[in-house]
Amino acid sequence: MTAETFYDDDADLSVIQGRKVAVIGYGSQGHAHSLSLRDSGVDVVIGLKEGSKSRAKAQEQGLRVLTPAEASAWADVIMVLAPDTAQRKIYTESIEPHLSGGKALFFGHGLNIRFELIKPPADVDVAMVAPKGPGHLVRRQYVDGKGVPALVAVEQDASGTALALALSYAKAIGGTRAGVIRTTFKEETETDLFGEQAVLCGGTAALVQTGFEVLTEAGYAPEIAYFECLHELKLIVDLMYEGGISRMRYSVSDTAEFGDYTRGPRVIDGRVKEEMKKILSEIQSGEFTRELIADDEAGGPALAQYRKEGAEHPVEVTGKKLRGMMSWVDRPITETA
Ligand SMILES: NC(=O)C1=CN([C@@H]2O[C@H](COP(=O)(O)OP(=O)(O)OC[C@H]3O[C@@H](n4cnc5c(N)ncnc54)[C@H](OP(=O)(O)O)[C@@H]3O)[C@@H](O)[C@H]2O)C=CC1
Ligand SMILES: CC[C@](O)(C(C)=O)C(=O)O
Ligand SMILES: [Mg+2]
Ligand SMILES: [Mg+2]
Repeated sequence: MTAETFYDDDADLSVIQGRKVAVIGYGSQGHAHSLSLRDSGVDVVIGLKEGSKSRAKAQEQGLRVLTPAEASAWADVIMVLAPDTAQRKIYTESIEPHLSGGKALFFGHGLNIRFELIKPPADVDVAMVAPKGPGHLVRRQYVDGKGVPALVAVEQDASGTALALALSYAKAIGGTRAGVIRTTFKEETETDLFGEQAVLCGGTAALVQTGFEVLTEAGYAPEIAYFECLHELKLIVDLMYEGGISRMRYSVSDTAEFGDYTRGPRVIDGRVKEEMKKILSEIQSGEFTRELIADDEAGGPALAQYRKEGAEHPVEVTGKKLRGMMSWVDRPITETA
């Protein structure tokens, strides 16, 4: 079944321009949404704790900053763009007391609704506008007159107009310029978690690290291993991004293409597929989310340990040195914030 897709002509910007929007959080997604909403003529405030590191940044960009509770009291559309693990507490302490009937609660990812960590009252709209890309790219594309495709979903339509409101919001951040696809909170959450764990972040990082380890343990220079297993990945992925796997195979040498067909499936084999299926069922059952929340509630010891180990991996040490030789590569991700 083809997904329902919306473009600029399907969305009315004046809907969101007629509302007061609070964006809770000013990180990767928060800064992108807020700045583009403002540039689209929307009345927007940022909700951040007193003493938040992001406060100065948002104020420097000319945005009004209140506490999450003040922002939620002021707004009639509240977009929650703080980390997923922080959202339940923010909701209970700062949003719920001000979530009167007729308001709308928006998310950039469905985890807290899908796994019932947040249960909004029946008389508010609950919707999602989830750009399919990192926040800094979302903002950069908007500024360039383009947009990153987004997903839109309505979990609760108390007003009867929640979809029109979500599409209007998506238009204000550039999403409908590229195309906004309709989904559900369940589908977005489960596929997003699967994609980032099995392929985009987890799968790719493990593939790069393992390839690097195999070459260096066999005595090859770490610098050469870095180029072969990490640096050139972008060039290969760019080709896939532009024209699919076939564009990449057309562009690389016949030798590389032959090695791709004959060796790739030996690396990503039936065992890997079985493990991916297990990962998907842990997501669907809520096991992954329980593990994530339990670690966060304990102060994040597992996350801190994984971060430390990741940063110490030899591919990172080698990469840092080599990227120093390539001034064009290390473009700071904060430059649009
Ligand atoms: N990263 C991305 O590109 C994508 C993210 N999403 C989703 O968007 C949402 C936001 O993610 P992301 O942008 O990565 O988040 P970030 O980790 O970048 O958000 C950090 C921001 O949230 C603030 N924050 C943290 N705790 C609180 C709190 N208790 N009260 C108020 N503000 C708080 C931080 O303030 P301080 O500076 O004080 O720490 C900072 O401004 C998530 O639901 C995520 O899944 C969806 C698509 C892509
Ligand atoms: C791929 C990671 C992501 O899902 C994203 C940028 O879309 C995230 O949660 O950050
Ligand atoms: Mg994602
Ligand atoms: Mg995600």
